Amino acid sequence: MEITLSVLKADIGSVGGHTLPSQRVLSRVQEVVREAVGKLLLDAYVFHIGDDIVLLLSHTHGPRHPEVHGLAWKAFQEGTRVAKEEGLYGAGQDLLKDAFTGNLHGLGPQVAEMRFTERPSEPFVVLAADKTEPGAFNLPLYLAFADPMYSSGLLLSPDLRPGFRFRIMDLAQTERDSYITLDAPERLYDIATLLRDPHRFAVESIWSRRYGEIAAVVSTTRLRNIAGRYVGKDDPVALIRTQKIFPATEELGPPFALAPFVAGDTRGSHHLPLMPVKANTPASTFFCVPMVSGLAFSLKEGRFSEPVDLFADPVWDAVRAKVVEKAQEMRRQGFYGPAMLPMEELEYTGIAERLKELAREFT
Ligand SMILES: O=C(COP(=O)(O)O)[C@@H](O)[C@H](O)[C@H](O)COP(=O)(O)O
Repeated sequence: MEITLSVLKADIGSVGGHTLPSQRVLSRVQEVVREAVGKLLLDAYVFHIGDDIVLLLSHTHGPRHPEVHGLAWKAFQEGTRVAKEEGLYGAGQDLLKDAFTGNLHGLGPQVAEMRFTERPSEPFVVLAADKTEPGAFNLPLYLAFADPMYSSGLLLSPDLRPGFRFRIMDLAQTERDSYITLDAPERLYDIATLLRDPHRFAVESIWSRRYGEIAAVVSTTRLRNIAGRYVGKDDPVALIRTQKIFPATEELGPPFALAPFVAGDTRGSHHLPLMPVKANTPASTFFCVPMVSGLAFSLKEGRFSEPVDLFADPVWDAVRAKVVEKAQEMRRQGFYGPAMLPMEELEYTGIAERLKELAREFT
């Protein structure tokens, strides 16, 4: 059976700052998508990460389907209406355009979609990040799909041994989307050359070389490129198929324990480690440290099992304690050097404007 999974995420307003959506907003969004299950959709699941609401939808209509995207747009708009009624902060923040134009690409929400023929048993993971950048998954995905130090399946399983194909997007191209396709392991150094810079390049999809099957998709929207100014962060979502011909679920988890420094956190202008957290965690009041949550599901004829939270078992409490130390250490350095982002990545304009003024005082 050919199934499409769509994950769509938007920040449409939150309680007491950029923290988490209210229960009423979440419920309204849930109601709208649930009404479509059994009609347009096979199944739907809604959760949040920080102040972003994530819709996971299954259906048979393929990626970029106008009715599926239209439904998500309606759910986010209905949620925004409630957020405005409640006076929530940043109500409708990620809905950058007034009118729906056929699909959600270019309208603000993050979108990742994949179509595949469902295996007899089809485990997959949905990842959702908050307070960070589209390239935030670069290193974990590289380690899970191309590094046998993390992904022992690359050595142990003949299915994985031929490696994976990486499709990488150049985020600096604003006129039209621009991609490169590179095969691991032969082009490993080229893949690393690009992925080392998550501000500029981001993994868009990964494919099994042996079977030609889609393994992973990541959203690569830059809100700044849509709005032409800072309007919130481009925290990505991703869908990743696991087991058998793909890395195992427990091989996908460990790269996140590394908690690489990524761009984001307070005012989208600093580097802090990407902290793995449970789904439905509010944004951190510690400089809103970048966060990633992961839910694994099994799929049967397009229906979801209940999820298992990737970052809920006791190991992740120990990981989080270390990540907090790493974050505190970096923040101790305040605005200085690599703690704050380079000029071209600063989300707020205050420093650039001030530098222009100061330039006049130089002699
Ligand atoms: O990163 C942040 C919000 O991210 P978000 O839009 O929720 O992805 C915050 O640090 C804000 O930049 C900060 O709270 C200031 O927000 P404003 O007062 O400018 O809205």
